[in-house]
Amino acid sequence: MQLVSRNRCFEGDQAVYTHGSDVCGVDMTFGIYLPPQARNGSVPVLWYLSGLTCTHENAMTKGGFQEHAAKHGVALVFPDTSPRGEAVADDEAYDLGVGAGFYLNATQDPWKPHFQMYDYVVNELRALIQGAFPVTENHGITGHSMGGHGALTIALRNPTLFKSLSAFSPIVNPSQSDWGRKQFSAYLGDDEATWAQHDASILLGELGWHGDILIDQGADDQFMDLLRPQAFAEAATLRRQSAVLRMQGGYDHSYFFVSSFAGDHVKWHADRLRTGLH
Ligand SMILES: N[C@@H](CCC(=O)N[C@@H](CSC=O)C(=O)NCC(=O)O)C(=O)O
Repeated sequence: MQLVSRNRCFEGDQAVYTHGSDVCGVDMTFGIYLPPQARNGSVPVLWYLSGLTCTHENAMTKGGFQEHAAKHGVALVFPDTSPRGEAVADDEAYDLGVGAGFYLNATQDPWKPHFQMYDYVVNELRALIQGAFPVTENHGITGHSMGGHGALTIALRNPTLFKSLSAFSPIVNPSQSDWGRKQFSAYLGDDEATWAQHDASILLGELGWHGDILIDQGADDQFMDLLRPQAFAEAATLRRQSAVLRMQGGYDHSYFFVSSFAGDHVKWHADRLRTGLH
């Protein structure tokens, strides 16, 4: 693991590292924020998964999470959204290939050799973070848009690894959306039965979640039709799942929206990760 940069931020440290990923078969980059409390002991971790076109950097520089993480004594991890490099397959569209890994393990060529973002986040990077930094085993997860899809699907499938869950304007029903169908067909193939484990609304109906879930959604989101929050609301209702879906009037899909509610989400996770309540 190699340190790329480190900057003091709200009395903690925002660092960026690269490391060789066995799972993705290329070097991967991630950001990690350690709050000041981490100098005196281990702290809980909040994972933030980013959306289409993002790197590890977008949320790290525009999300405004660090001030809240410092206040609540929570570390932040910002993974990349896909493998990158000359060896990695890509598509000219912004929503397939590089920057659009969808947090799944591709089973189809040409994506399969490197697009293994589910295993990368759940297994490889989580183990690396756990072993290399002063963090407890209390991990929460959130994300934005494609990253919200990643946060929801990863947590629902791994309830013992992730103790708290939230999302910002997540893609919640990708198997019925143009932000999902094209990508699942490319990465997973045309057998739609294999898509269900990557659809948060289907997973919620099947598995439920052991705690409560916070979702913030901009009411003026230009991508609302692709996100399909109504599908998750319906699944939560049918499942009688404890969840808070807040339609935030006047907000769009941008990081102006994410940063406006970053503090609420960090507190949501800190309250659950510190007390063990969820
Ligand atoms: N280029 C596309 C949409 C790109 C976009 O809005 N990306 C979002 C995430 S969308 C879902 O995953 C984002 O976070 N962009 C990075 C940023 O810093 O804002 C288009 O313009 O239609």
